[in-house]
Amino acid sequence: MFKKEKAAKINLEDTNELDLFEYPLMEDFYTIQGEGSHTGRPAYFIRTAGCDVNCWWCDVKDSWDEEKHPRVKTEEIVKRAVESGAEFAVITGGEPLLHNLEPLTIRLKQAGLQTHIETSGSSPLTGQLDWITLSPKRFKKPLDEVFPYVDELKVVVLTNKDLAWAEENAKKCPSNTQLLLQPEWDTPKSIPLIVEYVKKNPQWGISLQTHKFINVP
Ligand SMILES: C[S@@+](CC[C@H](N)C(=O)[O-])C[C@H]1O[C@@H](n2cnc3c(N)ncnc32)[C@H](O)[C@@H]1O
Ligand SMILES: Nc1nc2[nH]cc(C(=O)O)c2c(=O)[nH]1
Ligand code: SF4
Ligand SMILES: [Mg+2]
Repeated sequence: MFKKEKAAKINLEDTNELDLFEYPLMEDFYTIQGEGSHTGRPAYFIRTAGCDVNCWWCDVKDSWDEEKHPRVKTEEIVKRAVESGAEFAVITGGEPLLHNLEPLTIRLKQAGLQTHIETSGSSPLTGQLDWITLSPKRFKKPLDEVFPYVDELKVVVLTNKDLAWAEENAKKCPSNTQLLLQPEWDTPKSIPLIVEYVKKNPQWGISLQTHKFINVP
């Protein structure tokens, strides 16, 4: 678990200050985790706005411009997550590490939810994170300081070049990291490539965007 408690300018002992801290929020919703090792488990998704990575195939480009989305207080987000009945929250985006995740993750954990993150790792880690999914992008590479904390490496694959990129990143992760290749949704020709690759390299598995098959958010 990653835990950082040296927040700039926020008094982490002051519950009121944490509750009033705001995030640009595109959406939040209770759904089923569709990707990665926790696929199939119900989870409360918190999608922050703002991303500076600009993957051309990104499936949530509306999240990129944080000015287009309202700022919402931590207490409001946590209240909705708790009311959902979820056991864990997935903080995603956009790129969630553009924001200081300490207030949100501290309050989620105090309310009894586990905290997961989906990140490109291209900005510094913050917050108290029980599960870190790193999806590295060549467009803005992960910071070296992120790798020691990665629980799951999930690389989006379009071509052979992405398999080489996946191996390059896997070398930097702890030995017990779950290694997953995820086909880019609109590139079905990547599927046979991935299938053959994991058969030859069984330390890797496949992650599918299963929520898109069952039509849940
Ligand atoms: C939208 S991103 C947000 C979190 C963070 N910015 C990141 O990239 O990890 C959530 C996950 O969706 C993956 N993803 C985005 N667009 C995709 C696509 N077209 N096909 C497959 N996976 C995609 C990302 O790689 C990431 O693992
Ligand atoms: N159901 C569902 N599972 C997901 N896993 C990662 C997602 C993301 O956009 O970060 C995602 C998402 O958008 N929906
Ligand atoms: S880093 Fe994530 S949110 Fe940003 S463009 Fe890439 S896939 Fe989309
Ligand atoms: Mg998604």
